[in-house]
Amino acid sequence: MSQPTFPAIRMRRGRSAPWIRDMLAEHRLHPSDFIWPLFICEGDGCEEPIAALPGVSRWSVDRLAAKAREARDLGIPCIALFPNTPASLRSENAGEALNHDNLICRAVKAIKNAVPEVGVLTDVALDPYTAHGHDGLVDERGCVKNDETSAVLVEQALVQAAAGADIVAPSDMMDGRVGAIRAGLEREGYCDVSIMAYAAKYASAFYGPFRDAVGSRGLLKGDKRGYQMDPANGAEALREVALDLAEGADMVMVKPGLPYLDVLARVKDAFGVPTFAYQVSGEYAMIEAAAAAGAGDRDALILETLVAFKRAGATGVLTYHAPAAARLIAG
Ligand SMILES: NCC(=O)CCC(=O)O
Ligand SMILES: [Mg+2]
Repeated sequence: MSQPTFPAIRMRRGRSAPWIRDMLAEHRLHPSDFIWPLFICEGDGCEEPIAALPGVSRWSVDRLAAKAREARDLGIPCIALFPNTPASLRSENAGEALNHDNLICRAVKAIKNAVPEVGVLTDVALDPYTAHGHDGLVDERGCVKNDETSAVLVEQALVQAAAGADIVAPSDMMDGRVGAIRAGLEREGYCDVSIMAYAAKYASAFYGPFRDAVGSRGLLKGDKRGYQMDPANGAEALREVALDLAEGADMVMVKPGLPYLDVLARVKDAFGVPTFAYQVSGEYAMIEAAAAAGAGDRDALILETLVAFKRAGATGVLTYHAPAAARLIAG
């Protein structure tokens, strides 16, 4: 069958006025698309601006409830918590990760107490607690031990679930940890706690500002290429996702975001499960730097990058721009 073509078809008709552009839009951003990552610090009444992430701060536990209320009022359904553990509490074996009274547990309790209707996602990985900055326990050669780490991650997830976390999100990239965590949660009666698996997490150069934010940049010995994915690989991400789903992940994530939209689209097409993207700290910093340099309009850059995730198939996006984007959407 011959396709109708010009002049019967003029694509520009659909772009000719705001109302028709609106009407024909295939994707639309909504505040419920966002998960807002928040950094936590020790102290009382503290806000610590993070130089590498202009506009983002660490907040002490007593000030977090206000941030959760802000999320709720903006229509953001869920916040993700990342602790900056004091250096004195970081160790080889990351024991502080299992302390029921550690920074993240106190933060979860404070938020669930004050604003129970906002979802709380906690990060399961050892890098905020290790003296060497790796996501797991290391052997004498500095290599992260898979099965030993996984056993600790199960305990860490249980500690977070006991504090009231709604979603535990293993970001460590150990093999088999999703199944182990799911089994632990079931065994201990946390059958309603969800798992969002950082299924395809790449060894990326875009995480720099995050490591400043959680205080692990100066600590990291070597790099994370022995467990995080090679940026050259796409098909491998599908295997990673298949494994995490088979082990019981409720939702999966691709990380970083924009440089991996192809991976996101392939994952969503192949599995059709709730699929999240993490627009990481380096991406946030790039947008802010571009706007500060006059290279682009900040608001437009924020909204264009976020709708690109939706177009690629994302169910939602973890983004430090969540409150700014929610405000822009609200107009
Ligand atoms: N596990 C969470 C992260 O590693 C975030 C990285 C970033 O925002 O750069
Ligand atoms: Mg995996």
